[in-house]
Amino acid sequence: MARYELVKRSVALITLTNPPVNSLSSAVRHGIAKTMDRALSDPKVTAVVICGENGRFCGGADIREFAGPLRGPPLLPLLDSIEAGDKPVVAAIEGVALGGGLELALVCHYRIAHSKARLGLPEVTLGLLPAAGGTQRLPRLIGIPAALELITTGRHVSSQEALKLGIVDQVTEHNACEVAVEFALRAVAKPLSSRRLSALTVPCPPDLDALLEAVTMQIQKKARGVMAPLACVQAVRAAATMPYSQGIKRESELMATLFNSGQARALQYSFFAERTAGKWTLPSGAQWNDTKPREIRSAAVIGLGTMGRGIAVSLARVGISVIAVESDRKLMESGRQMVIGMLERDAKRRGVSASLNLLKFTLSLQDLKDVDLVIEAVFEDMALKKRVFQELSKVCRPTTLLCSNTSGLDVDALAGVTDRPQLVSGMHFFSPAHVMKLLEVVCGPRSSSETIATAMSLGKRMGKVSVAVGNCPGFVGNRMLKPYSDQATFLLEEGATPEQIDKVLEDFGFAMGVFRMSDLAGLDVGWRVRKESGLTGPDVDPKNPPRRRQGRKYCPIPDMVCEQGRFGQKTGRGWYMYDKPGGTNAKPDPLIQNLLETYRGRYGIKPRNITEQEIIERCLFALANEGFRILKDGIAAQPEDIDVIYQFGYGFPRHRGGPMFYASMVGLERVLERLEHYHQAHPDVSHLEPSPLLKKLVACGSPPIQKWREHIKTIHSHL
Ligand SMILES: CCC/C=C/C(=O)SCCNC(=O)CCNC(=O)[C@H](O)C(C)(C)COP(=O)([O-])OP(=O)([O-])OC[C@H]1O[C@@H](n2cnc3c(N)ncnc32)[C@H](O)[C@@H]1OP(=O)([O-])[O-]
Repeated sequence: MARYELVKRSVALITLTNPPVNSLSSAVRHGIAKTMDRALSDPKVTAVVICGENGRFCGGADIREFAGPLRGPPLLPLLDSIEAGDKPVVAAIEGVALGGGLELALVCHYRIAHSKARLGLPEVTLGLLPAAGGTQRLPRLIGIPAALELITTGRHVSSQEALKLGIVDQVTEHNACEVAVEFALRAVAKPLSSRRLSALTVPCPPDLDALLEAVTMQIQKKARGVMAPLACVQAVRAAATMPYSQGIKRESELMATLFNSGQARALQYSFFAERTAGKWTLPSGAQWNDTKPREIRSAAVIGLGTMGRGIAVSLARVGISVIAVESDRKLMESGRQMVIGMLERDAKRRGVSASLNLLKFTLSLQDLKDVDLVIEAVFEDMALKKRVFQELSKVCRPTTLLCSNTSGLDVDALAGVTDRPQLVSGMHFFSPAHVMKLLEVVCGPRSSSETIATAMSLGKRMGKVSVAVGNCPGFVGNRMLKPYSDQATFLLEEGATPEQIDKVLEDFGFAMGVFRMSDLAGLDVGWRVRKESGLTGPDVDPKNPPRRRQGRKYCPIPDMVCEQGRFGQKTGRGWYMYDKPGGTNAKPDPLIQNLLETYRGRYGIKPRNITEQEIIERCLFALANEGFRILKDGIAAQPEDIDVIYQFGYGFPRHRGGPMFYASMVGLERVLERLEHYHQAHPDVSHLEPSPLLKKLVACGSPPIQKWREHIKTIHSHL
């Protein structure tokens, strides 16, 4: 796992060989220990270079090993011994030096980086801290403020920035290994004492306490309830205030508290879930690694509303030429201005030039005959979408892929009106589409594997986390949202307020509570859908019992809010009030309080005190319960897909892992017991009835989440 060669007669070249990222598994650590011993004891060797195979220095500790007992030599003493050695050691950094990989580079006496390399200490994103001396050595090398920023955010830096910060000694365009060998030969005669970072004193800023306090406050605001960044601040404080030997002890103590925490488990699960989610399989057996996606050079976007504009920007900024279609000249012109403005601002932020020449705007679908792929983003109206797909089927060449950005309509019904159902899929973006990272790729029963591969790979190219999902109303994300938001509105009836529910959910870690999120998204969209499905509005039979629709319990409060013209932030009023239309500063509104009181009075509901626990359990267990149904129905292939969708599309806190991981952490038995309890109290709320899969998993002894797939056995997968 570490190869040893003698080059230039006196340089020991140690190459880490653990593809794909040369992580520091026990075998690699063992290999480093063995080869370093050999280099230090061989009198012919005057210097050492450490590099990684396949142009990747090292991606850090092997995260998969964290789940088991420690095997092989521990990293910290191994690294200390490299630094203490009496022969110069040079790190040749190509690709990445991350986490333990950068800590390995920091104990080398010199660091040479290739110009395309990236460096960083991302442990914080895994719920940990750089506990192989990183929190103590980096501040000694680059000072407290810069080290604090890198360690608490986990940000990767380019080799150019690393040079400016002083992390590396040289950046090269050439083979970093060869440059490092030459460098090592020149370093032989030089003293090493000033190159041992642990022996340096920390350049301490005079306002240390104020700095640490400011960073702590920033973290508490941005990453509420997350432990690791705060532990990182404490470890850096130790570097500033203690000698190395004590600082390193503090680092270990802090790591011990993090290592076995639920947050670390959730964040590490999330790391792998994100990677697993891209690996789709269809019922035909076709899968991600055996289906070649088509290359997309040109695309069209139909509709320049909020979604269409964001999609056009996402495509153009990765070099795809885009034809944007509107039905009306005025809308097209305002869309054009907005798309150009968004692209220019985006390019300025990234320090590149805006790719405006890739954009074309038109009023005619006829202009789309030569594009490779179309994304329809018109109003959420099936009849309208069908007309668009029929028209596309006539004008586009027979090989053009036709995708819909529908957020929940039947993709197969759209495929059915075209001459190429196998080339139709859903590409459900999240608003604003140029910012939000999630893309649900909806597989219709007739979508070909090439169509899915192309949509998934296009999503990746646009920087999205793409997840393949089956075709059912609402797909995965919006289907699960319904029971979650229904529970929140039922809780309003029973005595809660929007701000109370939001606070509980935000304290749990959600970016926004359910009511603030609805105000941001716009309340009128759901209202229109409810009217169309006959749940509210003039078509509802007056003989219908109050608070019941279509045989189920129904809460009309959201409709009553909309009837008052309160559509959320855009109208300056919704579940909250805002300073002005478009304002973002949400304040509780006494009118909503009055509305709730009048409503409860009308139906004789005696408000009761609702606890934080009940809010969490009813909202989140109902959410996960629907997730179990989705797994059973074969709409999502694995729990990881659901969790990734909720993290990237709905603001579910990453340090809780996602609704399914959260359920597994709470304990499936407990989730089942609480759902049974709430369903007994509300027998007319079907979402609270425990799903058969949940019951089955509990009956099988609540296996860990990675094993759930073995119990799902979907007869007819929709994926
Ligand atoms: C005391 C200890 C203190 C030290 C702590 C640490 O170092 S904590 C660690 C700090 N380090 C980090 O946080 C870095 C984490 N890694 C990354 O950020 C990225 O993987 C990358 C930038 C290195 C490469 O990006 P890319 O888009 O080119 O590739 P990709 O992302 O698709 O990965 C390819 C495959 O490698 C797998 N895998 C990757 N890394 C690890 C690992 N460390 N371990 C195990 N496996 C790892 C990954 O799961 C995937 O497997 P699959 O699905 O094929 O079975």
